[in-house]
Amino acid sequence: MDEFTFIDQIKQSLYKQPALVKGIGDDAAVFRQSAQDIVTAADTLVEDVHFSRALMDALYIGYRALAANISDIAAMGAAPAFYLVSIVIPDSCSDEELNDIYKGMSYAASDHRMDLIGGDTVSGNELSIAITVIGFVNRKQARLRSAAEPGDVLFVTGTLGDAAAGFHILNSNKFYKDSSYYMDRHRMPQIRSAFAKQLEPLTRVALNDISDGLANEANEIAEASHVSLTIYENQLPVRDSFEQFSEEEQHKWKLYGGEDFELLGAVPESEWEQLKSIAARNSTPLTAIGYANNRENKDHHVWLVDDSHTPKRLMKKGYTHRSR
Ligand SMILES: Nc1ncnc2c1ncn2[C@@H]1O[C@H](COP(=O)(O)OP(=O)(O)OP(=O)(O)O)[C@@H](O)[C@H]1O
Ligand SMILES: Cc1ncc(C[n+]2csc(CCOP(=O)(O)O)c2C)c(N)n1
Ligand SMILES: [Mg+2]
Ligand SMILES: [Mg+2]
Ligand SMILES: [Mg+2]
Repeated sequence: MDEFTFIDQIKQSLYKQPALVKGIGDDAAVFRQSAQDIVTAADTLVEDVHFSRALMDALYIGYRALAANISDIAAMGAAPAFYLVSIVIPDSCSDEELNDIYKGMSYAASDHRMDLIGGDTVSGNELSIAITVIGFVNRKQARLRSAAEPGDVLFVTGTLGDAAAGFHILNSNKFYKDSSYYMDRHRMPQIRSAFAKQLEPLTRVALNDISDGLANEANEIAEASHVSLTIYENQLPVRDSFEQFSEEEQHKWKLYGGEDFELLGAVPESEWEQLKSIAARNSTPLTAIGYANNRENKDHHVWLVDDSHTPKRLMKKGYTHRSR
């Protein structure tokens, strides 16, 4: 299939977003927005770094690629609206696989009412999917990592370590309980977009999505907000069947696994009850895992309290590119 036939094929016949003026089909897309702030992010997924075609069908690859991007928009408290996809296609990728990647993305897009408004198609040696996402948030309401303050309650949505467990299961031929749940958490992450958008009434919330693991993301909040954080290891939410994995695996996956795309945040203690009711309305599991320390603690570190009750530093460690 040539480039032009392909573009015609992936082009939406109907667009959902009222802000769109021109979608696919010209030199660039146009949208108009005057009332809200525009939020944009980009993430690239590369074969054998972020996914393996041997382990995962093309539909999942597409779904996951867009989901990872939507997660950054959710982590800003914004509503996703548009996406652009630049894809590098190797000869080994069939037309059917390519269509399935786009189909997977369109499933994630319909879950979040998003329109595909552009991109680029290039032949190359390695399958690589670079996505740009655009969303909207009420003026000055973007939820920054730098918003945490001493005394805040630290929370996470959902359960931790599931995606890493799923990736482990996909790579193994052993029997595991609940395996399709874990594999789906890796292949089709469900983004907490509706929940994030409904945090609008809160006066202040620091948010970060967990793409690189709790340890990394918590350190990012600590550094950006100039606070130190305390996390209780025994309060970290995990799936019941998570106990089937070794202690070492559990520890590693829930703290450093990443790709759960859950939200980590900090809110004033006075707004914790309100946050709980927003989560309940959205059927979003919510757990308090610690707090932002008082100002006397002048470092900007993250402290992990385990059963020995002695805080140990939780280092900014996880999946980091170029340092392996
Ligand atoms: N190559 C780059 N050029 C310009 N800005 C970049 C580049 N890589 C990252 N950034 C910027 O650095 C900041 C942090 O990006 P980072 O990719 O670490 O966050 P993230 O997308 O939330 O995490 P992850 O990629 O693990 O999902 C963002 O503002 C991002 O736009
Ligand atoms: C084939 C394969 N190998 C390893 C992993 C694990 N992995 C890749 S990137 C990443 C963190 C986020 O990256 P980024 O910072 O680019 O968003 C993790 C945990 C995977 N998913 N697939
Ligand atoms: Mg990124
Ligand atoms: Mg992020
Ligand atoms: Mg990201």
